[in-house]
Amino acid sequence: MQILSAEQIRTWDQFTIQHEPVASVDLMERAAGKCVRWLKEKPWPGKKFRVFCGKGNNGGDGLVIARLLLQAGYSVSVFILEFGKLGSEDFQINLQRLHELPFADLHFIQSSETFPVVEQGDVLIDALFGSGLNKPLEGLSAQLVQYLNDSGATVVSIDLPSGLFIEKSSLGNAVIKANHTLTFQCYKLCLLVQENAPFIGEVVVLDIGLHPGYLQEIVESQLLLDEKMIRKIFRPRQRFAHKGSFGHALIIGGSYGKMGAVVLSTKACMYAGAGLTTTFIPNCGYVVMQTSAPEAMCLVDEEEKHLTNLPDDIEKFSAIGIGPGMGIHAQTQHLLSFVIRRYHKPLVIDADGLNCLSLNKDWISQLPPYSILTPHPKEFDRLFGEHANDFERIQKARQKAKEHKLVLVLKSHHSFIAAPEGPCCFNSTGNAGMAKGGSGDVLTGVVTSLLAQGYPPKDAAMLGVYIHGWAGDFAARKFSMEAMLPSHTIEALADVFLVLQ
Ligand SMILES: NC(=O)C1=CN([C@@H]2O[C@H](COP(=O)(O)OP(=O)(O)OC[C@H]3O[C@@H](n4cnc5c(N)ncnc54)[C@H](O)[C@@H]3O)[C@@H](O)[C@H]2O)[C@@H](O)CC1
Ligand SMILES: [K+]
Repeated sequence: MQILSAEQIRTWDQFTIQHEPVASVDLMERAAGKCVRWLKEKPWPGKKFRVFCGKGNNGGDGLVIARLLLQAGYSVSVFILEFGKLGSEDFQINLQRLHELPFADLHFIQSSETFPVVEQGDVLIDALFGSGLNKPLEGLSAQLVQYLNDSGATVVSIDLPSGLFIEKSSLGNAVIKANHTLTFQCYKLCLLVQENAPFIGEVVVLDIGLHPGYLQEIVESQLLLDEKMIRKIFRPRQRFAHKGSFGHALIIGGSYGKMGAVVLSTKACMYAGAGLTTTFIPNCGYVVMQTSAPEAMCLVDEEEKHLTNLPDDIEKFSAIGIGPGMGIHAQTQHLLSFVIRRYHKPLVIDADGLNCLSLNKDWISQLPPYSILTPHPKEFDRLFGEHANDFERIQKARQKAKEHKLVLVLKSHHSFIAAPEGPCCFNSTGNAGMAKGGSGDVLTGVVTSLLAQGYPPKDAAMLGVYIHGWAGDFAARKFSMEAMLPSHTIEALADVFLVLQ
C-alpha cells in the first residue's frame, strides 16, 4: 500500500472528482457513509454520539456522519467550532442538510464557556481538522482538544486525529488522543511513526473508492509492506535443491554473559532457511552453542570472553551477520574493522556491531555496498547524530542510505527500511510482545539467512522484517504478548513459511 503526502491525497481527491466523475459533496457522503458503517458495527454501550466539527471538509464529514447516525436512530449532538471563517462549500451544503432534519441538536462553540458536558460513556466523533491542518492548534481549538482529551470519553477521529500533521512532527502540539482513527483510503506517514502512538489508537483504513488511475501516475516513494508484496519477493524452495543451494551463513557475536544473543541469531538463521550456518563466538560459549544449536557449526575465538581474531577465509561465506551480544572491547572493534576490510559482500550489522561502528564512524563509508544495518532509534542516533523526532530520523535514514549505499532498517513498531534505490518501506507486521530483549537478535539471524540464500539485500531486509513481525504475531496468538519470548518467534517462523508456501 502506498503512503501518500498531504498534497498527493488532495490531488487524488480531485482526480477522483474529475475522472470518476463524482461531485465533491457525493464523495464526502461516501466517505462519511463508510465511517458510519464502521461505527454501527461496534457495540457502543452509551450509544450517544457527540460530533465535533471544524468548518473545513473534515468538519463536513462530521456533519454527514451526524446526519446518517440520526437517520439510523442514534442519539446525536453536533458541536461546531467557530473560528470566524465561512465553512467550505461542502461543509455549508451539509450544514443545510442537517438543519433540514427534525431533531437535529446543533450547537456552536465560540468560547470555552460553551464547551458541552461530556460523559465518560459518550462516543466523541472528532471531525475538527483533517489533512488541511496548516499550523499547530492554538487558542480555542487547542483548549477544546485538551478538554476532550481530559474527558475520558471514547474518541473516534475522522481521517486523522485533529492537530496531527501528516508529514512533520507534532510533538508538543495540541493533538486529539484518539482511541480509533478512521483514515481514508491509505496510510499516512504520521500514522506510522512511534512518537505518534499516544494519539492514533487503532488505525482503520477505509476504502472510500478513490480512483485507482491516480496511483499509476505517481512515482512510488514510500510503501507499507503487505502480504502481496512479500509474496512477490518470497522464493519457495525448489524440489531438487540441496543444502548448498541455500548458502552458508556466518553469525559472529557473543561475549561472556551475552551468549544468548548469538544463540538466538544462529537459531533464527537456521529457521529462516539457510543451507548451512556457522557461528563464530568466544571460547566460553562453545558448550552453550553446541548444545542449544546442534545443527550449527561452531568456530571459537582463542580468547575466552570476547572476540578478537577471525579466521582468514571469511570470503567463503555467502553472508555474514555480525554484532549480537558481541560487546565493544577494543579487540572486538578491531575484529569488525577486519571484517569490513576483508569481506566484500553485503554484511548485516546489528547491536554491538553498530555500537562498535558508532565508536569508529569513519568505517561507515568503508562498509561493503548494500550492507544492512538494523539500528533501533538510540543506536541510529549514536551512528548518525541526535534527532529531535522520528520524522527527522526517517529523513536522515533515507539520506544516509543513498550517501553510503546502505540498506538501513530503523527498528520500531513499524520498522522503516531505506535503500539507495527505489521506494522506502514501512513494515506492517509485529506487535508489542516483541518489545523484549532478544527480538533484534532474531531479526539479525533472519535477515542474514535470507541474504545467504541469495535474496538481494533490500529484498532480504523487507522480507526479513516482515516475516519476523509476522512470526511474532503467530507467537502472540499462541503465548500472549506478555509471555511470548523471542525463541517463540523463531519457532513461529514455521507457521509463516507454511502460510507463504
Ligand atoms: N473531496 C474531498 O476533498 C474529500 C475530503 N475529505 C475530508 O476533507 C479533509 C480535508 O479537508 P480540508 O482540506 O477542508 O481541511 P480540514 O477540514 O482538515 O481543515 C481545513 C480548515 O481548517 C483551517 N485550519 C487549518 N489549520 C488550522 C489551525 N491550526 N487552526 C485553525 N484553523 C485551521 C483551514 O484554514 C480550513 O478552513 C480530509 O481530512 C477528509 O476528512 C473527505 O470528505 C473525502 C473527500
Ligand atoms: K479529525
